[in-house]
Amino acid sequence: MAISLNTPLPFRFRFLTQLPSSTPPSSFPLSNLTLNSPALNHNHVRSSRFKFPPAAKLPSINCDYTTFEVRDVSYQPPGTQLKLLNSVSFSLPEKSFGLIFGQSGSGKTTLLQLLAGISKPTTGSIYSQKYGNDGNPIKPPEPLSPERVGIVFQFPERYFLAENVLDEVTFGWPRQKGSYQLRENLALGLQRAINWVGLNGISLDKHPHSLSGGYKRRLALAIQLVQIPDLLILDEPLAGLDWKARADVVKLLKHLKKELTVLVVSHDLREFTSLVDRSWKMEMGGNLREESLPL
Ligand SMILES: Nc1ncnc2c1ncn2[C@@H]1O[C@H](COP(=O)(O)OP(=O)(O)OP(=O)(O)O)[C@@H](O)[C@H]1O
Repeated sequence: MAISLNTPLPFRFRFLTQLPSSTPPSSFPLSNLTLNSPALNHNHVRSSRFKFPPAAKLPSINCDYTTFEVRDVSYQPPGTQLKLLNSVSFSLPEKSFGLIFGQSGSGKTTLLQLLAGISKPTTGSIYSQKYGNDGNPIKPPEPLSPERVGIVFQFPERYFLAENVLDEVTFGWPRQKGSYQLRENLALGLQRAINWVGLNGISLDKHPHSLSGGYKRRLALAIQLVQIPDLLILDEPLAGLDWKARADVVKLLKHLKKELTVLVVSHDLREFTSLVDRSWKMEMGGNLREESLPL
């Protein structure tokens, strides 16, 4: 049996979250979801790219603010004498857009990998710091947890594995039955992410590789947005796209910037000019310094 937009809403929602039949109706506009969808039947987590437990986080509405801080971070890959990052420090306030540019091979991707917890700094620290209205810290610094960082790699579509859009987004979800709260959060997070990136107009049954270049990037973003990340990082988000898709992705990031803290590595400086709040240049040898975009 296929679930479509015509399926009664309570059933569609119950299907995704396996709720008891007494659960009140809820809107969940999934299309073409099938009961045999492998993403919903496996009993194990197939991927680590969706990390748990989720902590549903809504954007703060008080006057306190948080910054993401990188302090004196150096990185030497294990077993080498090579220093790829050399005492890198910078600070990015929440809900702002940071851009790192610089020559190929200077260490930009390496830095993003440290922020996402894929590698560990050899020295230095990466943390978030909460401040009060008066600009003074109101809590001790907290290490930036990799679970709270969303990363979209360069050419993310190369890593798509599933047969349809829905399975691609839910690929790393837990397969065992979770609590009602967990499943509800995931379902609502999925709906929000799909809407945010503008994928709501397309069938979730479509093969990810049949999407246009721009829509593939939207899908890659949606995967990271099911749980709202504290920090969203993107490596060369415009690479390989035509002018129309590039403009669409920039527009989407402009929209996301209102809700999220975004850090981008890119060579495409012109397109991002209107979004950038802070920018840094990575020099060869892994030296980072704050610098305006050279336009
Ligand atoms: N594990 C590693 N061991 C040794 N060298 C590495 C390792 N990882 C990356 N490098 C080297 O470190 C340098 C920095 O790589 P990185 O990918 O971070 O640069 P980049 O600035 O992102 O480049 P691009 O703009 O081309 O993506 C490169 O010379 C790369 O070959």
